[in-house]
Amino acid sequence: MESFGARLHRAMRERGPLCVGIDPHPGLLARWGLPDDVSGLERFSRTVAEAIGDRIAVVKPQSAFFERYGSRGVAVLESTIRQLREAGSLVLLDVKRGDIGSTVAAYADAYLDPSSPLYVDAVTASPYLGVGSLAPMFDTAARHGGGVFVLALTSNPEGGAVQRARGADGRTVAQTVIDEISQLNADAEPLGSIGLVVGATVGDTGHDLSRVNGPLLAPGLGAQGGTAADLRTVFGSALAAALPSYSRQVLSAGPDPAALRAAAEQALTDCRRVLGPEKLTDGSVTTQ
Ligand SMILES: O=c1ccn([C@@H]2O[C@H](COP(=O)(O)O)[C@@H](O)[C@H]2O)c(=O)[nH]1
Repeated sequence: MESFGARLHRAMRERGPLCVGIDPHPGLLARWGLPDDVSGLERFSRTVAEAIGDRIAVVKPQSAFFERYGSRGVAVLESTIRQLREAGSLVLLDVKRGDIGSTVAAYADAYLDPSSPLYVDAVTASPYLGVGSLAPMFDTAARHGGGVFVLALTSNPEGGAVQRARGADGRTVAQTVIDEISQLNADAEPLGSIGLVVGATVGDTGHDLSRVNGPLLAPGLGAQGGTAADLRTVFGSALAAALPSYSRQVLSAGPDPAALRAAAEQALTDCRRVLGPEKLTDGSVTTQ
């Protein structure tokens, strides 16, 4: 099966380098005139999927906002995932899983095995039980053409205390994660399937992202204060691998589907201005 890295590379070329999150916050439901219950969740998610699923490279449902309604919320997540995949976008489930390896294997079955009702193209994962503990996820992803985005430098201000702490060899925790993932992607072409999460808000941290050879998901744009211009500072020479991600900034344009599409297109235009048309690692030029 074609690797996630190859599928993502193509999607970014065809649809542009953008990820839009589906985060049905209670405040957004209210703003859209929807109730804070499963029917509101369903309307919200279906509206976003119908508006942008056929044009955005990656759509990222935030699992927490579905889980807060229990099993019926998870059922809405399942149908949203199906709808997005049918519309042609890659689905990245933001679920930040991590545990001892034998349990990570079960998470891998839940999200990265095509026979699961929650099967998605890629998930986010937490490396704080050790990058090696995520090996079952990497293996399942490789078997089925899936991807994993591992937290490295998160967009929230609290993240630095853990992620920038230094180990005995002088490297930060984040750099250790970056280096281990770089090894996993070493020979992948055109792009590795194991990505990293590096927030658009972190500034110039001095971390070396030059050998990752995988996608760099950049949340924190818009509602958290990050701007497209910040991507240049954060990613430096690794800018070509950035996958900018917006949730609330785009979602707050709803519920009108045309307004949602316009907000997503504006976000893409802003990012392209910084990333440039020659965004892709093989030197090919984006078409949109
Ligand atoms: O470092 C991280 C990792 C994940 N996120 C998630 O992305 C979205 C951001 O939403 P906005 O509305 O664009 O702020 C949300 O689901 C977070 O859980 C992140 O923000 N930072």
